[in-house]
Amino acid sequence: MPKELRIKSMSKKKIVLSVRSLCKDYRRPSGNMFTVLEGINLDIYDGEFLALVGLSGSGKSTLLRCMAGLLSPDRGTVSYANPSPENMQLSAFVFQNFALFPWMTIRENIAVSMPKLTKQEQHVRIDRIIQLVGLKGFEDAFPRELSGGMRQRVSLARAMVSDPMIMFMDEPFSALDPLTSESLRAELVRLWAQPDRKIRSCVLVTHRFEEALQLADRILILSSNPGTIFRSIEINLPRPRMPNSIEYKEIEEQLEKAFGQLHLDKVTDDTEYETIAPEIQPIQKPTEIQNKNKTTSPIVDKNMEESKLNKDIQHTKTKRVKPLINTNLTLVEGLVSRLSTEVETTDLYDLCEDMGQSVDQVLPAVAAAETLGFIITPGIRVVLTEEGRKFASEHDAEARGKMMRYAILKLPVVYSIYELVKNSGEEGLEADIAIEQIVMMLPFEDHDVQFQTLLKWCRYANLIVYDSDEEKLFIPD
Ligand SMILES: Nc1ncnc2c1ncn2[C@@H]1O[C@H](COP(=O)(O)OP(=O)(O)OP(=O)(O)O)[C@@H](O)[C@H]1O
Repeated sequence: MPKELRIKSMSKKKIVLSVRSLCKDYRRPSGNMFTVLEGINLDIYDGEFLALVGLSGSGKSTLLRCMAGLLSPDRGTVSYANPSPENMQLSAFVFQNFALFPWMTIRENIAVSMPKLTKQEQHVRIDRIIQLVGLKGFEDAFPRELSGGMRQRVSLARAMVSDPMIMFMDEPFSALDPLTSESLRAELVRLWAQPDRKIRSCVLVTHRFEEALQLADRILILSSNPGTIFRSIEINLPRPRMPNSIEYKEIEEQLEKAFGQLHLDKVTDDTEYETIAPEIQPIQKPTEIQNKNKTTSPIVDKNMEESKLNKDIQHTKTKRVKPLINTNLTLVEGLVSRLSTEVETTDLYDLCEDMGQSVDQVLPAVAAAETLGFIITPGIRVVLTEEGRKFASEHDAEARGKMMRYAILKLPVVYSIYELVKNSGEEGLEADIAIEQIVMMLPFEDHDVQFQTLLKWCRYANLIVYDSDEEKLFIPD
């Protein structure tokens, strides 16, 4: 919904928290600063349940912590409305890992949030909240004596008992098994619907769509690098919500579409990544390599279209470095084969339907196929490139393997590490050096995920092998 309409429809509601032009910077392990959140403007309304979703690393938790006052923004402001009644606590926070004090009983853990009340007042409130979250009989137990679900109930009780104006929750159910998480979510829906509820508003960070769809009045989607508000979706459905209803499905589709766009933008938007491709050396002739190194590379053989690879890699120097997408290459192969059977171009949603999988499952394979140059994604269409078509129609396993190796080696981050491994000869390349190279080339990415994906892809293509005992990378025999 356009921003103006949203403001109009909510304009009669009281604002309890305003965020204006909020920016937050962090320092990377490489020492460079980067902006994680930029120009965030948002209002939270009285009585509203807001969900924040976005790709991993988009800055959801950082924004939540800035709003809750646990972190200070580097620029911009977070302001709370005057509480009413005056002595109302402004906020409370529910953490993903429960964050209970192990040496305190459940009663003592909950009492921590009400330091200003007398023991008698604390007792009354604790009894009420313990009853409400279904922990009666466990008042004097210690956290270690409770299951994960029960510990999170204590954590919820501790946040709710002080009747804060706003409750912030950071992935509160993600450490629980699916069944417990679902039942606790249903419990929260029930608690939220209580007519005498004191907590005015709630902000939830989640990466699970159904959590946002079940709980929120409004979902804000954050884009990444830097995190900005990408889209706002309102949900005017009564609770509990019926996942099979047409209205629910429509909103779910809006959310999936927005998320799909976000994923595709992340892969196709070159402006997101810094140009830091290293000086890439021209690939050497096989004879030179054999003379210099005892190790022979599986990729540099006389069948390789050496000059083409050289040209392609040189070409990438002018482009921005893209991250590797953490997915299995068998899925990418399956996707490309599937697309080659399409007579006309297909869009992402038809593709998911065809494959009987959700957007969440298919997107990483789409993003990886695009990174490898097998497809392009104009808008939400998924179209095979010439390379992709050739790959799909190649039935000889060896030739297909060679094409996959070629596509992977064309990626600057893989190529530069491959060169380092090759030059390290029989000694092998220390994992730390490869990770340093990743941090330098992809400072915005989680370097561990990038390293693991690089190993997975290179093993698949028989480009590099990893000895986990020695923590070294080698060119396979
Ligand atoms: N204290 C910190 N110092 C440096 N970088 C940080 C710090 N905290 C978070 N980051 C980085 O900032 C980015 C945003 O982190 P944040 O945890 O806010 O994202 P998120 O959207 O909540 O991610 P996820 O869904 O994976 O939990 C990530 O790249 C993260 O590595």
